Amino acid sequence: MNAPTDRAAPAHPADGPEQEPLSPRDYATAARAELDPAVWDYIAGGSGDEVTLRGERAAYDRYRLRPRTLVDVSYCELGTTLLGRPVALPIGIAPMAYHRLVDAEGETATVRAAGALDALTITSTFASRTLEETARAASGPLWLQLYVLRERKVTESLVRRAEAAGYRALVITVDAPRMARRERDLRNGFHLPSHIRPANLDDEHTGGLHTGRAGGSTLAAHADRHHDAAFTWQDLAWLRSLTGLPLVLKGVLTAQDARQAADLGVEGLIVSTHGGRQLDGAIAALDALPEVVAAVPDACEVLVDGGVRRGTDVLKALALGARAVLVGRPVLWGLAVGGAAGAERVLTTLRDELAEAMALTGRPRIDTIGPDLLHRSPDPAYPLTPDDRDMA
Ligand SMILES: Cc1cc2nc3c(=O)[nH]c(=O)nc-3n(C[C@H](O)[C@H](O)[C@H](O)COP(=O)(O)O)c2cc1C
Ligand SMILES: CC(C)CC(=O)C(=O)O
Repeated sequence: MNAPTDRAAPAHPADGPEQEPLSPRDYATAARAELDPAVWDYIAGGSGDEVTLRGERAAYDRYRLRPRTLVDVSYCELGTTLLGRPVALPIGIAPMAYHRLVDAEGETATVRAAGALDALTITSTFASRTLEETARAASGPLWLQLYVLRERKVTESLVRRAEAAGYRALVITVDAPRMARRERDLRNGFHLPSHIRPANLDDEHTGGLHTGRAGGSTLAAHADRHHDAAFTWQDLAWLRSLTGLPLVLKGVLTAQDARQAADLGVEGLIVSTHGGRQLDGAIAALDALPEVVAAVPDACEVLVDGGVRRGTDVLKALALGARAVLVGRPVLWGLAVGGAAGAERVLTTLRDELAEAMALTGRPRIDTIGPDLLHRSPDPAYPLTPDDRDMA
């Protein structure tokens, strides 16, 4: 037996910055220490009382796993396809605005991180790098998220640029006809620093984002000016006729909307509450997932996002019928702490945890993961820690 050494037990990562973060939550702790508190709040926060924000995590914790044993799990295959294209893992990056708030390089660093794992990236309309710059830095699959703006010619031009730059799908966000009240941002008078702008839009559409005032968020004011709150299913048909790229709707939470989308030929859905940032009180995305999956034909692929922080969360979402999950905030935490390498470490951790969870539940391939894996516990979700308030 080895003699005990006099080395101290490793400190909890939260105890000192010198400790390498292990989990996405460790990255949250380290990112929080690095970031301007108003930027932290913009990223971490939700709308209203943040009921849905907390609910996203609680939904995962209510499910427990029913492992099978004595299965050959010496190799677990994580690969799958998304819209017909192979990806190495069922974990992608959710669209998020302004990555340069946390890293000087921004979206091009994020997409390099995803490329290292051959994972999907969805880049935001409100990216702080142009969609062309991001495409040039990408080696994995890339989709563009679109906010439909009042001026249709701006949307049309973004569609054409996405086609020319090699994007493989358009993700239309449908849960934000206006931006919900996010009280952290209102209190902080949140605004963009002068060196960051929505790089995909011209000057005519970027005014007013940089001068803050207490009690207001310039992002919310900007969204009110430019998001088209009159966009409807009829207009979606217009978008459908505009491009041959596959369309994916993000922010669908009901079977009715899912069916209507599939009837219009939409190829994919992202079940999402926008990470608890839009309708407060909305059902958790994980809880809406089964009804959405049941409502659409297999050809319409269903993804889910919100609150995915562990490999076992990915497993639970796949067991409820998701083709893949998207991860938002953890990627920004990794980016804030270590740039592209930090974001890559966060994704790698989630991938490795998923492989471990598949091995320990006796599910060596994605197609062996089904609802029999889950037990919905009658217990309440575990008590939330203060960090869980920020979905860390
Ligand atoms: C800082 C931030 C910015 C976001 N910006 C966008 C956006 O531009 N477009 C969009 O469709 N969703 C946006 N979202 C929502 C994410 O795509 C995603 O739905 C959510 O973050 C997933 O939850 P998670 O952060 O718990 O993983 C944003 C989320 C955050 C945290
Ligand atoms: C600029 C915002 C509209 C981006 C967004 O969707 C968000 O902050 O949740």
